[in-house]
Amino acid sequence: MSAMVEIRSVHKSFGSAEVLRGIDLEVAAGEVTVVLGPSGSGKSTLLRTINHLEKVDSGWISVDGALVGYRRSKEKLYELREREILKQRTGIGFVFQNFNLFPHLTVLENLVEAPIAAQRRPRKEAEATARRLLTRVGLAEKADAYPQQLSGGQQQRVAIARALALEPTLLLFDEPTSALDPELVGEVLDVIKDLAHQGTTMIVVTHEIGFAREVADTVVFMDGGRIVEQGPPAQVLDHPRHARTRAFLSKVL
Ligand SMILES: Nc1ncnc2c1ncn2[C@@H]1O[C@H](COP(=O)(O)OP(=O)(O)OP(=O)(O)O)[C@@H](O)[C@H]1O
Repeated sequence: MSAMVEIRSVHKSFGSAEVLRGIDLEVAAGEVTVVLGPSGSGKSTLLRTINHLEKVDSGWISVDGALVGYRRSKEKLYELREREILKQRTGIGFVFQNFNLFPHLTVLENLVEAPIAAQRRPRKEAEATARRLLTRVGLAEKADAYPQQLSGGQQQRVAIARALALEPTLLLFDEPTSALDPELVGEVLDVIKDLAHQGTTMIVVTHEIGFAREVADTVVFMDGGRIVEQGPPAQVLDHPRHARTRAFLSKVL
C-alpha cells in the first residue's frame, strides 16, 4: 500500500528547545500507527505538524500526496497557500484529549457546524450525516443534548463523530482517553477500534498498550524528539530492541 502520510527529516524547535529532531515516518493508507512515549517526547507536536497546527522548521510531510512544510534555508522547498492549508485540514480529523466541543451548541449542532461552514454542505444533508454518525457512535438519542449534559466518554464519542463529519481521509488522536475516568475508557476505545477495522488511516497517541497491541499495524516509540524504535506491535511491545523502550514499557505495562 502506498504511503498516505510520509514524514521526512522533520525538525521543530520552540525557542532553544528542539522538540522534534529528525522524524521519519510512513503510514500506509488504511493502517493504524500508535505513538507511545514519555511526557514531553514530542508526540503532540508531531500530530500538530501533520495538521498544520504547527509549522515544521525543516523537513517535509506529505498527506495523501500533498506536501506540507519547507526547509529553513533560503532554498525554500514548498510553502502552502492559506487556502490549500484549509483544504488539507478539512481532510484530517483531529480528536483531542479534552474533547473540545462547543459548549453553547447541541451535539447535533457541534457536528454540522464545520461541514456547513467549511464544506458548504446544505444543512439538511449535514444533519442527516450527523445523525448517521451519532448512531454509529451509539449516541443517536443525544442529538439535542448539550455537551455538559453528557459523560466524558459520551463527549469524546461526539468529538469522534464530529471529526468524521468532514469525511476525513486521515484521523489523528491525541491521547483520546487520558482525560476520562477509567470506566469510560473502554467505550471510546471501542469506537476507535471500530473505525480502525473499517480501514480508516489513523495515527493515535495513547498510553493504552492493550489498544496498541490489538489495533496497531505499527507501534512507534518516541523519546527526546526522536523515533527510537518502530515496528509491528509484537516486536516493539514484546521484544523491544532499545533500553529506553524497555524502560518506558516497564512503567506503563
Ligand atoms: N507551543 C509551544 N511552545 C513552547 N514549547 C512547547 C510548545 N508546545 C510544546 N512545547 C514543548 O515541547 C515539548 C514536547 O511537547 P509535546 O506536547 O509534543 O510532548 P508530548 O510527548 O505530547 O507530551 P505529553 O505526553 O505530556 O502530552 C515539551 O517540552 C513542551 O513543553
